[in-house]
Amino acid sequence: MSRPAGNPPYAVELGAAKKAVSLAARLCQTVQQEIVQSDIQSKADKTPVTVADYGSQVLVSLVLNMEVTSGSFSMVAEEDSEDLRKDGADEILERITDLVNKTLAEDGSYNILLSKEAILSALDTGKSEGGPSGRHWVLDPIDGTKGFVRGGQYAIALALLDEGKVVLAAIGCGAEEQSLDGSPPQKISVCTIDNPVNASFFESYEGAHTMRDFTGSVAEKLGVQAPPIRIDSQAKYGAVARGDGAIYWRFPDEGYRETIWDHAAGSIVVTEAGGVVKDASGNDLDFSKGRFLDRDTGIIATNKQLMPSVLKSVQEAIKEKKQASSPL
Ligand SMILES: Nc1ncnc2c1ncn2[C@@H]1O[C@H](COP(=O)(O)O)[C@@H](OP(=O)(O)O)[C@H]1O
Ligand SMILES: [Mg+2]
Ligand SMILES: [Mg+2]
Ligand SMILES: [Mg+2]
Repeated sequence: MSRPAGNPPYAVELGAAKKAVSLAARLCQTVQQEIVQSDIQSKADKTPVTVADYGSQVLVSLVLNMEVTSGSFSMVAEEDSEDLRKDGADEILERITDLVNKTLAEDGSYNILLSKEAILSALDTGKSEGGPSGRHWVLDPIDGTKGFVRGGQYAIALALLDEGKVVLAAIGCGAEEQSLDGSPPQKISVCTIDNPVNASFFESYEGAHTMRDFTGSVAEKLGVQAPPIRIDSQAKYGAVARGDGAIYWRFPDEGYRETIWDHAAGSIVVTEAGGVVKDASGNDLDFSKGRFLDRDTGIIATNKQLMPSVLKSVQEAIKEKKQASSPL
């Protein structure tokens, strides 16, 4: 959980965000334990989506709408109802509806039973375009769906944008257990390592999500000794924020467009823990441009001491890559 100090306090919104993520996490845990092939679908872009991605998005939308009653509601979220409205999708919609209603009944906070139509419209509350003005929730209902399906790491990542800036976030991580309610919140901080030789780095578990030959050459330039730690989802941001490792970097293939829900929550958790998040040119990430993130090649999260040398090595590696690929 993360919130900058000072005004405005966003107390109601933070409470709602924690509650929404906790409830969604419960649904995800249930599904992951007993996942079957029919729970997993393929989207138009060939990436996977599961009943838990949909169920999580419905629950988060519902809780935020119930708990935050002032102002209008806007949410930029990854999933929508399109595929569930197609012929042959009735069975999976039924399964999502049951999962959501069961999770709500077990929690007991809200005495409601959702119809299939209500599930579809709750999903579509996430279709907002976001942008630079007003408040927008940003949700990745399951970040790291591939990890989730594999029985590995995933995260539920929720953030609030206000006037184009991320002001609070709640991330629920799947593979490590940590109490969301009950135990008092603990302040976390990034590590204090200042020599890259002693730094370790996180990157995607999925080889297709980051260019490993490129990150390998950056690591070599920096003199990093430790092997990469490869995990799914924004848990990587969480791990850097807790000082479990020094750097998280991400260099997708050219042409891949990053979405804001993949980074909004994670990046504020790192900056609140004293770290910094930049693109490869050293610019801050800009969440005010709609559903996609406006950024130069790559994203780097680390502490303030290491960022200058990481950026220098990244820029050198980019230059070498360009030289190697340009015709003589
Ligand atoms: N070719 C690609 N390159 C980079 N990222 C990709 C990608 N295809 C999918 N992704 C994104 O990578 C996210 C997972 O991040 P990570 O690699 O850090 O685990 C996915 O989030 P979802 O699982 O929410 O779809 C998806 O948005
Ligand atoms: Mg994601
Ligand atoms: Mg997702
Ligand atoms: Mg996805």
